[in-house]
Amino acid sequence: MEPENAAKETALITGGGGYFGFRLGCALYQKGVDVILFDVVKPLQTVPEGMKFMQGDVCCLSEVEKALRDVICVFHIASYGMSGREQLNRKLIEDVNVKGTENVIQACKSMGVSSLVYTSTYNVIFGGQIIENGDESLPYLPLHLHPDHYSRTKSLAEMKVLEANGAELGNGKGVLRTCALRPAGIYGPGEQRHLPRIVSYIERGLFKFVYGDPLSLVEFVHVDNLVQAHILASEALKANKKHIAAGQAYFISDGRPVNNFEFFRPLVEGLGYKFPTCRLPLSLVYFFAFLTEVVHFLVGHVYNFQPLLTRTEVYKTGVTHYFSMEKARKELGYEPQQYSLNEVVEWFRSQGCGPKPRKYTVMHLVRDGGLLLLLIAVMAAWFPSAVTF
Ligand SMILES: NC(=O)c1ccc[n+]([C@@H]2O[C@H](COP(=O)([O-])OP(=O)(O)OC[C@H]3O[C@@H](n4cnc5c(N)ncnc54)[C@H](O)[C@@H]3O)[C@@H](O)[C@H]2O)c1
Repeated sequence: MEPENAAKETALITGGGGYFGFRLGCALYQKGVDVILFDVVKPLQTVPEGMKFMQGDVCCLSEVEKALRDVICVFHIASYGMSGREQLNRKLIEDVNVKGTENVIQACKSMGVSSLVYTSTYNVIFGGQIIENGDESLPYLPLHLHPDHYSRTKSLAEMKVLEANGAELGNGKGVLRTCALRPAGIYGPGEQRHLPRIVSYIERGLFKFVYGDPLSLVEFVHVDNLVQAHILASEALKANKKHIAAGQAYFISDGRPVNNFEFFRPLVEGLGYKFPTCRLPLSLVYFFAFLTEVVHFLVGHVYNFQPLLTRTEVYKTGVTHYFSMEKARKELGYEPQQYSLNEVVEWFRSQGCGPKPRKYTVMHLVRDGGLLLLLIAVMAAWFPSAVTF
């Protein structure tokens, strides 16, 4: 985005009420861009004066078209079904991620929007197989191999966005240029999706074990590095950057592969808790997640509980997969900054998190006993298949 060139540009962010979308909106606004946050729900934070929030649904074409009047660039971030119980709502996942993306593309064409940056995910390539220093030449994971519908639909949406590159704009003013960024797991202060869930498990005493190979490596991306990448990508769709990003996908992370649990150690210890020493086999935890999903499938419509872990979450956290940042560095000029989890720890402390004096009650005894029995039952069911395997 280059607002300094004469007239101010307007960017619209679908999912602008969410964690990353809001942060991107604020950064763009500080650069002098007019920003519209488009979302079904209002942001948790107060929208700064000058920035506009528009309530709307990407599943409704007319609402998207109405919002895109006079917009130059769309950052399509809205999505559904990434984690927890949301992962199990197939219909909504498909509506938002696939139909919603088709609507955004269609609206960009009909309303003459020239740039579309799509926020994709590592998961369009990764489906539980080991990937070390992979790059963008890797093929998409075949759709039927995705164990979760979110990743499958994000993959479909990314393909549609990249296929739309070069499409004629309805107003006869050139063509649509598109690109996709594939972030690793997002973290930062105030993140709402993964970190509060992890902290709640820590606080409720449920974070009692880690799993998988201690040498397995995954990646994360600090929210502000991802903001930087999106702004650079929108610039790289322009003529003065020879549209270098047009039709392209880029992996985006902090560029520092790390063991998933070691990444969170500063958070656990920084909040004053003990880091678990018990390590379980990945296949056992995967089997447990599978059983949880089966139970959710059977009773979810009556009791929509939050599964402790889903299968996708197990391999995302326990199986090595990390990618080269070379293409993003070379073509976008992306240079990730180094961040620590200190600001995240401070944020949770400011919310009152940390150990509190608690009595060990009968309820705790019942819960811990129940968990132990459950673990024994899962191990008993898992052990024969693991031995056979
Ligand atoms: N959080 C991660 O670790 C991670 C990792 C890789 C990729 N991503 C991708 O990054 C993006 C942002 O992630 P986030 O963590 O900020 O998610 P988020 O859930 O905070 O934001 C998504 C936003 O989309 C909005 N939304 C959902 N359905 C909508 C609809 N029908 N119409 C309009 N808005 C709708 C939600 O209300 C929410 O505000 C998503 O596209 C996600 O797939 C996230």
